[in-house]
Amino acid sequence: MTRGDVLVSVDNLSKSFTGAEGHELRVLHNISLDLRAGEIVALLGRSGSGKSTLLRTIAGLIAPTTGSVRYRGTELNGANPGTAMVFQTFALMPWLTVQDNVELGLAARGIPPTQRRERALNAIDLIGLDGFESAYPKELSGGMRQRVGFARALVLEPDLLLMDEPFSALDVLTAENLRTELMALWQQDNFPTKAICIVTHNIEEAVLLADRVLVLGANPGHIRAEVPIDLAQPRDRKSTAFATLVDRLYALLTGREPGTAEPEPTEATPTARPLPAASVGGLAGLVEIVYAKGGQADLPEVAADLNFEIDDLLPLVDAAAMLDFLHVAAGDVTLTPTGKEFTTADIQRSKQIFAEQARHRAPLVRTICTALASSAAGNLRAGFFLDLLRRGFSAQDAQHQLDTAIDWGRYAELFDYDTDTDQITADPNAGLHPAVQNESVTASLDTE
Ligand SMILES: Nc1ncnc2c1ncn2[C@@H]1O[C@H](COP(=O)(O)OP(=O)(O)OP(=O)(O)O)[C@@H](O)[C@H]1O
Repeated sequence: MTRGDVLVSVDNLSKSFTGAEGHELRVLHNISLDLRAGEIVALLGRSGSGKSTLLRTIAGLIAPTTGSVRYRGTELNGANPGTAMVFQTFALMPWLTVQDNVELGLAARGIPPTQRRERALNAIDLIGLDGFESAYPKELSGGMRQRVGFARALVLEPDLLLMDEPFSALDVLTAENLRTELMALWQQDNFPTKAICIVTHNIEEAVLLADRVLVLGANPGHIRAEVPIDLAQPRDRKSTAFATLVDRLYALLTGREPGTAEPEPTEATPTARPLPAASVGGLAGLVEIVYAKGGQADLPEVAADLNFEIDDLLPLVDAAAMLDFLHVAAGDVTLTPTGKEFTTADIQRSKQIFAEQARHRAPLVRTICTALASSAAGNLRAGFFLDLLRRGFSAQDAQHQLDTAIDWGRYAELFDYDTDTDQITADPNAGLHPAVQNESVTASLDTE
């Protein structure tokens, strides 16, 4: 096998899961890609775009609903024999030493003990764990644990190393150090794998490591774009070429997809336009920063100023765009007149503006307001909305959606939520329901 030969090919792959309410959740749609010897490919996408699911289908841990995954031309029917995985959370066996953790996969493949030992020691040495062979995971720092994660995968000498956000549970310096070491090893002749596929939501990480970045879009996950990263290793984060690629990927992640008819927030359903995972404080902070910068800002620059990863800003940007406080184009954000009024007004007026925008432009907030308005007493059980949301989201995502809507609704003084009674109640001042006065409402309604 030589450089450029196809190791794994994914052909027209789609994947659906059965949601909490028995409904079909479409997670991946019509994915086709090849992974070739000699390359590092990053799968870059926002949370929920199906990156991990795609990686797991490549590993053969999950079967596609339709389409296929081939390894060296043979369609998978179970685990992919040419891959090994490094996990975000290390996934080590706490009761086994470093040496035994690294040997585990070899034992499962029936390799005799002497060979196991020798291969494990080589992998431990390669990844800088020498001297820690008899340590237990709990004795190790996060970075050292992830080294065990790498050694455990590399010892199998897989054609293709799969990595699912391997650095995202580590602190910034440890992550940077481990990335640099990995890249140095990758360039050595004795690196035991032929290709790497890494899942990340971190744009800079993708530009640092990959030869090619596949940008995934969501709902359901699909490949939006492929961006070659034609920079020599080691790469310089401060170079203009690096910044240009970060900007381009950023624009791809935030921009509208050409040819897709994403519904306007004013018309969309809560499942077609999910609420971004942004708190009111976070999105208001971002709007304020853009205002302070004269009403226009380059987001990678804002992220750098704040010492944030750009990706941390994405949900805030999405939320501010959904509420029409900011416009986003090609990685730049511009303050809208509404956004300006929101950020400069006094607190009461700010809340009113937020309420007005959320009520019309945040689909789930709008749905809750409409449902409360048509309820008998201006209150409904939160479980009612959760049931509805579970038709389009997993149980966990449905809960996150509702939590965000409650955060926004509370701030806007549109509705409130009482944990003890599990009731969402129209705010007496919001004018949503005539029955809700400035006194507590006790009646409840079973709408189901
Ligand atoms: N086994 C499962 N059953 C039901 N839904 C699932 C299952 N696995 C994943 N999902 C859903 O599929 C969607 C995509 O999940 P996935 O973890 O692949 O995305 P991701 O892009 O890797 O996101 P993140 O960066 O948050 O891990 C999510 O909405 C998730 O809840």
